[in-house]
Amino acid sequence: MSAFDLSGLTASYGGERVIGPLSLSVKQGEHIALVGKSGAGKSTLVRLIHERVNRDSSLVPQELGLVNALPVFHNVFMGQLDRHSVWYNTWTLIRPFMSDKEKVRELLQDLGMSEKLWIPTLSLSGGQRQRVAIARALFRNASLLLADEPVSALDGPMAHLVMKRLSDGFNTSVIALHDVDLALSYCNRIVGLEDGQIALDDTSDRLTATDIMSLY
Ligand SMILES: Nc1ncnc2c1ncn2[C@@H]1O[C@H](COP(=O)(O)OP(=O)(O)OP(=O)(O)O)[C@@H](O)[C@H]1O
Repeated sequence: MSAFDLSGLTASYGGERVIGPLSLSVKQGEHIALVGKSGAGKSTLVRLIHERVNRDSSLVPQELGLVNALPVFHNVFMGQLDRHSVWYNTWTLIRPFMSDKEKVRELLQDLGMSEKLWIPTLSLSGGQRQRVAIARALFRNASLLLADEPVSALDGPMAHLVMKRLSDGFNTSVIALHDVDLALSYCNRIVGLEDGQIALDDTSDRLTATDIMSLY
């Protein structure tokens, strides 16, 4: 069964084509690493996929999209804003419900930062901010994860912990990753982009780091 099946994907900036036209069919259970050198089109492709599947996905954009003045709790809660009434969301801004607080605290604990629950995201480090965006995606609890370099600001052990949590937490994922070892360890399919076209598409168990490095 397909998680999504997209064709005719294209993107241009200032009249210059940077993606496609290309097609991408993703089956449930596939965890895809999007790889390729800087400028190959990975972020643009993640954005295009999100535009097409939108509400059915959890998104971790490269720029994170956090509201700096709000505490970590509220930034994570935003993952479910469209699932609740205006009344529920407004009340949560003032006095969050115990069940939501517990769920968010548990997610943050998994990501090694439960003590930051009520800290404004403005005062967090880059790696902590990245984990808030990841917690927001996990809290959304969609079956499909779309993520753009979600562990780029994390140290080695934390990057592994987060990649494991993401592969356990989502049935299907498409993750732009520049770390080839993480791609091979946590994703079961590798899609390589070159100048906005798919130049490599195979299962991880049939690829080595050297095969992937040929794209760079
Ligand atoms: N806002 C923009 N305006 C003009 N050109 C853009 C814009 N965003 C991206 N591009 C161009 O589109 C192409 C693909 O960019 P994209 O960010 O998708 O690549 P990427 O593979 O994600 O790169 P990186 O690994 O550096 O994040 C590049 O040539 C880039 O210069």
